[in-house]
Amino acid sequence: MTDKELVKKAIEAKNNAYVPYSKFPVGAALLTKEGRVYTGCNVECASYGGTNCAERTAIFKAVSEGDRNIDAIAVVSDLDDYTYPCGICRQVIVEFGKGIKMIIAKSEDDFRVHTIDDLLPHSFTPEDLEKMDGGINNGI
Ligand SMILES: O=c1ccn([C@H]2C[C@H](O)[C@@H](CO)O2)c(=O)[nH]1
Repeated sequence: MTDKELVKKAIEAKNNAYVPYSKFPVGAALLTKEGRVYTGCNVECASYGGTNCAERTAIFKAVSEGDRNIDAIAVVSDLDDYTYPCGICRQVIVEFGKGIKMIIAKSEDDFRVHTIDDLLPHSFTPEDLEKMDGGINNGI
């Protein structure tokens, strides 16, 4: 799957965004190293804090289906601009690998490519927990 094809999947996913409060639809599409695609949209909530971003929707769908080997994530909104993931999403994404490719799209023909390590430098990750004596998340 090309970057452009993954962006197209994110644009399609954006159609499902549930955004009665912000009116700011976002779509994401995640490619696994095995070649499977999981899409996501933002899902808002009257309590506001219950809102889930498009990126995390896609990640939680993948992980809950047993797919943790994330290769790339494409993100797009309705803005005529690039929409970068929020801080919470960056932290969740880096959980699954500093090398994950981030495709930040304005359209299917106009996107920027980064790694999540570029977007969240000097991050705190599972490897830091492993540095504790014996590790505190052994066996996970
Ligand atoms: O990268 C982003 C940025 C924002 N949002 C959502 C959260 C909220 O529903 C709306 C406005 O912040 O956009 C995402 O889904 N992904």
